Amino acid sequence: MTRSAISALDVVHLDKTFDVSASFLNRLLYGRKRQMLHAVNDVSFSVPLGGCVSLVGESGCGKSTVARLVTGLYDPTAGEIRFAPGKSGAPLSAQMIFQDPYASLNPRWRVKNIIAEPLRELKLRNSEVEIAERVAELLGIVGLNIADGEKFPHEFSGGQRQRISIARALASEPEFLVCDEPTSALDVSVQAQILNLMRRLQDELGLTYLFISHDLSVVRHMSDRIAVMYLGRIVEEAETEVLFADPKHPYTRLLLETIPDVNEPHRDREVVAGEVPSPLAPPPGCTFHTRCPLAQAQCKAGRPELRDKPDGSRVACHFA
Ligand SMILES: Nc1ncnc2c1ncn2[C@@H]1O[C@H](COP(=O)(O)OP(=O)(O)OP(=O)(O)O)[C@@H](O)[C@H]1O
Repeated sequence: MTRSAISALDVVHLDKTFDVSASFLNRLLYGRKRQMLHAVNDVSFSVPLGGCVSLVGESGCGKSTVARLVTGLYDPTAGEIRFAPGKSGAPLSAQMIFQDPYASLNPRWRVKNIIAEPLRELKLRNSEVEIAERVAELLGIVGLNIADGEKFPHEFSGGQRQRISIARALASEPEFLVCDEPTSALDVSVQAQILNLMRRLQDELGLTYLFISHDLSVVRHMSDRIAVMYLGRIVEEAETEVLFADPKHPYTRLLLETIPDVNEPHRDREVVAGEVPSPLAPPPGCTFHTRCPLAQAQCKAGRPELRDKPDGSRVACHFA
């Protein structure tokens, strides 16, 4: 993994609110109020060029919304997303890899045409011969063969379909990939193969990754740094080794306790206690206090700021 002090991406005080109000008519007839959902709340982080930063948290914490903001699928409500210049001098552009490769691959197209589409759209190759050569090359890069190009997506397993999605993402020659739960629909053994492929591609092609997952064990071996999100905010961010060796936020500790133990795979691990509160009515103070084993009166009264720690981590907890 090439690590660099230069940022490929700086996300600064990013905010995204969604208007989830009832329709105008329902508001008029039934007096329903306007409701705004604060999905991403003052999120800042950087991704080093050639590195991998992961966003981790339970469903609904806002990690996919950050991914969609970074790839331009959503516009931010506030804050900035700054990409460094890429090899061409223009700002890096991000390509997204999704959780469900089947939903993101056109079922009626042969694989060779799915992978060729960005080459044609972006005019990256001049002739059909060059396009066919590049498609064959991309199939090889992700561990498929030329004959696979003649097949349709339904003829492949989930892991192979994710390889096709990766080949298509690579066709547009991105330098930055945003990977939203790319392995969570796959069996554990296949997950490892796809993660190994992604690490190899990162090294060979000098890619930079923003990785999204609900599972700390999935991102552990991919990430230089990990940011843990809870109800739209980063609650802890640290170098991967520091986060695993010395987790400081009680929420991070609870997430780590839910990782299956390889030595005792059949022992049930505790799930994080309690339900995530509704993001429409987040608790006052520290939004984690309703589930936190260490919560005191102070946690209900005031929200802890995300503070820098001497080991380079950032933590938002009154008692960290
Ligand atoms: N387009 C939208 N309109 C309204 N609310 C949305 C929209 N997209 C996301 N949300 C809400 O924003 C919050 C964060 O959602 P987001 O999908 O980013 O979380 P997540 O951590 O990625 O969860 P998951 O893993 O389930 O996708 C959730 O409460 C979700 O319901």
